[in-house]
Amino acid sequence: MPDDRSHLVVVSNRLPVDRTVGPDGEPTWSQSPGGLVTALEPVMRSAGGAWVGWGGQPDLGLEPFEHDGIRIIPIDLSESDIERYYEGFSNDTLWPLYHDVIAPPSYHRLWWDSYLSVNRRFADAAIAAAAPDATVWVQDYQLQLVPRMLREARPDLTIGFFNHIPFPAYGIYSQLPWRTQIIEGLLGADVIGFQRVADAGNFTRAVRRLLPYSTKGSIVNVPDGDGARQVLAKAFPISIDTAGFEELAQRPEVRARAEQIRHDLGNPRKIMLGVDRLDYTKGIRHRVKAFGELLADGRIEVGDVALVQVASPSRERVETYRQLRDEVELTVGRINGDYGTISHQPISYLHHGFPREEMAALYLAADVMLVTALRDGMNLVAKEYVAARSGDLDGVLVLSEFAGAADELRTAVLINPHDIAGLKDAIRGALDMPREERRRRMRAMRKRVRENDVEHWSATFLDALRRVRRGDDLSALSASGSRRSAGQAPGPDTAPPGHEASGAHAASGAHRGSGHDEAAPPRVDPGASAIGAPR
Ligand SMILES: Nc1ncnc2c1ncn2[C@@H]1O[C@H](COP(=O)(O)OP(=O)(O)O[C@H]2O[C@H](CO)[C@@H](O)[C@H](O)[C@H]2O)[C@@H](O)[C@H]1O
Ligand SMILES: O=P(O)(O)OC[C@H](O)CO
Repeated sequence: MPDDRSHLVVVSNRLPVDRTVGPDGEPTWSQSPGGLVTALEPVMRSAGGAWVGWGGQPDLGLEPFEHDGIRIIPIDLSESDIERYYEGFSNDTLWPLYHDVIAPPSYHRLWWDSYLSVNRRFADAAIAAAAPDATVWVQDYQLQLVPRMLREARPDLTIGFFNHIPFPAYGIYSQLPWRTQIIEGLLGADVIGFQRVADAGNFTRAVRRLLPYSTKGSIVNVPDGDGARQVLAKAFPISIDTAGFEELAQRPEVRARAEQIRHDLGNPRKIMLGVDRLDYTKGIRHRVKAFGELLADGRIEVGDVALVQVASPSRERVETYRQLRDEVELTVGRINGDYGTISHQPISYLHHGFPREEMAALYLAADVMLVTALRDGMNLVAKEYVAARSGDLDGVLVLSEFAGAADELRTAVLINPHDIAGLKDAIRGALDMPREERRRRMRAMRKRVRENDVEHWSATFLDALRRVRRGDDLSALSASGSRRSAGQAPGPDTAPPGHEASGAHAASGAHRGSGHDEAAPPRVDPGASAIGAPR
């Protein structure tokens, strides 16, 4: 019997393909938009790779199938799994906790039980799909228990994990009733990747607080039989398919569409753009509030400046997301009602997903891109904007210092979204920025996004896994920086106070309890909305 097991298995909550049912009732699959699959597709194809994930709908009952040279292994989730594992523990416990409790996390034992059992299901599927000595790469916060489950069942595997969202300071992380189990789950991996140096530092600090393991720089020494194995916990900042996005933005039809968008908006002198999943981490309300105040103050005029806010639907059954949608739509409606004219709406609000071509046209049409996240692992929108503007070297990126992208895009206009007065001044400054300064800033960002594209990200991560498999001493990797950090401008790590990386640190290994001394102050404002509305 032929062995159809794979030498490279990727495990992520969602599959890299989307299912649509045609008018004839027949389902078809198409590649999901997004950099991860683009980056991994060639290596997956050449390795005869397999991808384990959920098909996005309950109880699909699908058998594994082949799509574009990748073996797709669907995981079934029931309605109850979706409610408890996905909407509950992943997106109402871990998501707010890991984003600095911008919204209060909910802790429910039933949700944890479901997280455990669904993680087990993903792990079992990966175990069955992996050839002897294969590499398994697990993605993101929904599956943090999978690395240990894999190691226990299959010590022959080389295991990677990448966390796409922040890893919080210990004082926040320590709220989690299952904090030790999660750390132990992650330490099943050989390489644990984070977006920022600060996230990796927060993780190793949590290890030292919770477990009697020593760490040195990015290396955690995990007891293994009579000895110890080294786990590398390090920043691998993710990026985009830069060349693909640049090419898209050069297409004549995309450029024509950008012109059409400007025309349809009434040819305002300046267009500002926000593009986000409708998520409370993205700072949409802060941005809209600043814009509304600039109108009220007479510092911008309707018809002269327009704001386009694209907010794609997300996690719509989770209460904090419903509440956010109501708040954003109420505020947008009020601003348009107060300042709109028959011919001009100050804010064009679009609650849909768009094809990549339309996204590129929007980026080309926007004079100022507003990324005002309160906390974001990376923020790919910021990088897409830079790639789209690499041809004309125009446009101004206003970027939150709380987004991982701020570590790399140092010549963006960096802002603190909590400081509404500062944000207003930054927006006004961006609108008035001279052409030469726009070019200078954009050129530096283009260099960074070209050097550090998603292909570089995946190659660097997979190379680290290869070195583990070869048995290399990981200390060299621990010390080496990515191209990004090697060339990074001097200055703070951009981790805001309370989120700094620890740098090299050797711990004695004693269990240190659960002190809260390194916590950032929680951002919940009990006097305001439950999800921390700006005042
Ligand atoms: N209306 C719309 N129509 C079509 N496409 C749309 C859209 N709105 C957004 N998108 C696309 O969706 C992607 C969003 O990526 P982000 O990095 O901004 O956030 P997200 O929180 O989903 O990702 C998580 O993973 C990424 C990758 O690791 C991290 O950068 C991030 O911090 C973490 O929260 C971008 O490629 C963007 O173009
Ligand atoms: O729509 P979700 O819940 O799968 O989340 C998408 C985000 O990119 C998760 O990092």
